[in-house]
Amino acid sequence: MVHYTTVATCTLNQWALDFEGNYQRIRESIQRAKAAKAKLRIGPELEIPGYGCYDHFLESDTVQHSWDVLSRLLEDRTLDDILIDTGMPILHRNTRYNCRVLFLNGKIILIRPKKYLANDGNYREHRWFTMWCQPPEEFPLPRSVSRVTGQKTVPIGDCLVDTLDSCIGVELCEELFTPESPHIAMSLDGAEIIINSSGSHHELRKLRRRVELIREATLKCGGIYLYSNQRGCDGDRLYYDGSGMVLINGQLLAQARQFAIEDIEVTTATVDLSSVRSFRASIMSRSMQAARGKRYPRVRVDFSLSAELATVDYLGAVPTRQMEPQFHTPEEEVNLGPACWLWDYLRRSGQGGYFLPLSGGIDSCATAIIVHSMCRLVVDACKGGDQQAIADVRRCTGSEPPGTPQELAREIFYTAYMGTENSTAETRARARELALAIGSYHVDLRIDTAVAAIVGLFTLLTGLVPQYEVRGGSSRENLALQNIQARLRMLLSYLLAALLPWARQKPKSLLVLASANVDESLRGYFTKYDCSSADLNPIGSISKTDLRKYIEWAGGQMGLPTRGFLDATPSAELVPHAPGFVQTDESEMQMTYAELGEFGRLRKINRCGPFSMFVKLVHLWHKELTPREVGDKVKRFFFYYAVNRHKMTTVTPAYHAETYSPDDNRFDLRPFLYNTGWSWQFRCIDEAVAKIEQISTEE
Ligand SMILES: Nc1ncnc2c1ncn2[C@@H]1O[C@H](COP(=O)(O)OP(=O)(O)OC[C@H]2O[C@@H]([n+]3cccc(C(=O)O)c3)[C@H](O)[C@@H]2O)[C@@H](O)[C@H]1O
Ligand SMILES: Nc1ncnc2c1ncn2[C@@H]1O[C@H](COP(=O)(O)OP(=O)(O)OP(=O)(O)O)[C@@H](O)[C@H]1O
Ligand SMILES: NC(=O)CC[C@H](N)C(=O)O
Repeated sequence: MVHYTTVATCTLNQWALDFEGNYQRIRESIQRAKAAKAKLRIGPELEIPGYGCYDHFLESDTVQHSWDVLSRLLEDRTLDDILIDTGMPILHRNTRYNCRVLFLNGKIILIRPKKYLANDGNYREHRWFTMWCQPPEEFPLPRSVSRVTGQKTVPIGDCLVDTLDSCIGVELCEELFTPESPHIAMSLDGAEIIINSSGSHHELRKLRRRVELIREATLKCGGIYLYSNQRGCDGDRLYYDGSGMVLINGQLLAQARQFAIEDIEVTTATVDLSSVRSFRASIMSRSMQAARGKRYPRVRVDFSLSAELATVDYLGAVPTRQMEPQFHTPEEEVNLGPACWLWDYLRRSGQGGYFLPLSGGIDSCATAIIVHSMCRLVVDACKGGDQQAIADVRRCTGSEPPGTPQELAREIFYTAYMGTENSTAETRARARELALAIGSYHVDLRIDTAVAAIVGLFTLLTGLVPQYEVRGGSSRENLALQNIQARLRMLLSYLLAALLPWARQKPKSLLVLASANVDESLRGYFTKYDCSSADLNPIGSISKTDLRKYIEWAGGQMGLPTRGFLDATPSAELVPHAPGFVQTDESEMQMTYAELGEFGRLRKINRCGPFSMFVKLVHLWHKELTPREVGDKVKRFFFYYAVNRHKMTTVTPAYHAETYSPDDNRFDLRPFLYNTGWSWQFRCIDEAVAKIEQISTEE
């Protein structure tokens, strides 16, 4: 026996508080699901207002406008004959919940509030929502909605939905990640289809975890699992990475793309409900648990997801075949995630393109390649007939979409090499060669006159002429002279971003890109308010090591000239060359990028303070370093980290890609006035070193 039904999971590029656009995308996705003959459609978490509204969730307007959008969907009879699941905030008895609303043929069937809220890392749902912990009750509808549906009240709570032929359970994003996930009890009580709507943002390698969790869930419990996620930048540092899925009994049937320019993607699969029954009933241990399991309250709807047996079109209905999950390599993720985020930001900001100070070093090289990747995606989308992308390009450039990424870059991507007397011909040539390969509008200028003017002003004021250390100056003079060059580049970047398009008679100005990476941010090895200060930074949560791997990959995959960048020793090129002296990042930082990567991971991911970091590294590095050397390195790291933490409070908003991100504004909340002596903590390290040394001399 077969009971085929087609189900649809929708991946939407929602934008926080864009009720008009969000409504249009939801409606269009339902229409497309219907056109694919789906009987059940799900969409992302809080898709009506957009997931990333943050404190706007506290405003009654957000709840009110969400009801308005829902009413428009409910009164639209072209959306009949498909069971629809959507998401919005709802105020019940003066308490706000993050809810799913299930409706069919203009009537609300169930409001299912989230039970376990996401509250770690970037998530702060507890700030705006309360977890649902009551048995189901009646929810009195606002009068404006009542007038549309003819219902006075609807059920609110944790219920299953019984159709005439199956049973649906709702699990809400974080609930899947918890040890006591609702899908277990729901499936033991006969929920054959579990629907999960998510607002889940991208982190490198995170998709594997989602797939594992869902596969494990349906492998153990049996059943159909429908997962939906938002996709795109909805107004913040996060990129929601789609990947809607349909699984049955541990097998993946369909998967939406993780990264794409497209605003709407509807992924459908035709599943056989009877294969869930047969799978479950064949596992006797499961059946025993099911027989004595929890009984859920149910709401019943007079609707079938599948055709009656007698009317099944055996040849017409084709069940979807199993497929392998599609995963990108981390390098591909770096290439695609920030690129899509940059495109959303650009088209939504209404600006004319991006400006990047291109130094000939690894970080700005990686940033430029990400913009190139964005151009590739946009050109491909336009060629594929994506009307939204075509309209966005027209709005951004004032002309028709060009045929190659380089042609598009010529319109929307500007790069500048800003050399001084301390720059080298090598970095200058590398910047020019890369710009040529990706097609950016590149300018090459010397800023020595501007540097001399600023120093001259200081001399006029004080009568003193500061000197570089290699020319006999103090370290304070040396630092100040470097910082003038770095900060001037920032000033000039904003000037060029505002006026270069004007000089080319282009209609709009540019957004300025920064390219500081995680390691230099953690160590504070950059000048506050230099080119690290900009409008956006696509690589701010990625480490130098990962960026090196990325540009190596990009060189091979996209044929870009990155070899020279990889072979060069990173240097700020801010001080004059002198016999026997070369300025290099690692010697100035007094630690290597590899060590910084280790410190960064231990500090954030392993939640280590100075002492526990020392204890971990004594073991990890015991082959290369003595305990005393490890202690010194850890102390040096924490000293510089603490001295420079204030720089993270003003750091440019960066794409969140990694769990070791030091972003002070949303993700890594820390003080920025530290006692940099860490006297108690460092004493513990010193005592431990002394103890270890004593033991080893005794042995
Ligand atoms: N707790 C605190 N809260 C708020 N502000 C604090 C502060 N402590 C110092 N400050 C202030 O911070 C400012 C000092 O910071 P800043 O002006 O950035 O200067 P600073 O950190 O002293 O120097 C810049 C650092 O970046 C390195 N650098 C320079 C240029 C390029 C590169 C590269 O990436 O290759 C690296 C350079 O070697 C040096 O280590 C001062 O105004 C100071 O008063
Ligand atoms: N000569 C230059 N021309 C243009 N921009 C520059 C130049 N030197 C530095 N910058 C800008 O300032 C930023 C910080 O400079 P810094 O010397 O610290 O480089 P970095 O952080 O090692 O990055 P990169 O690897 O891109 O050189 C660079 O990423 C770049 O955007
Ligand atoms: N919105 C949510 O509940 C998301 C939480 C979940 N841990 C995730 O990262 O995907």
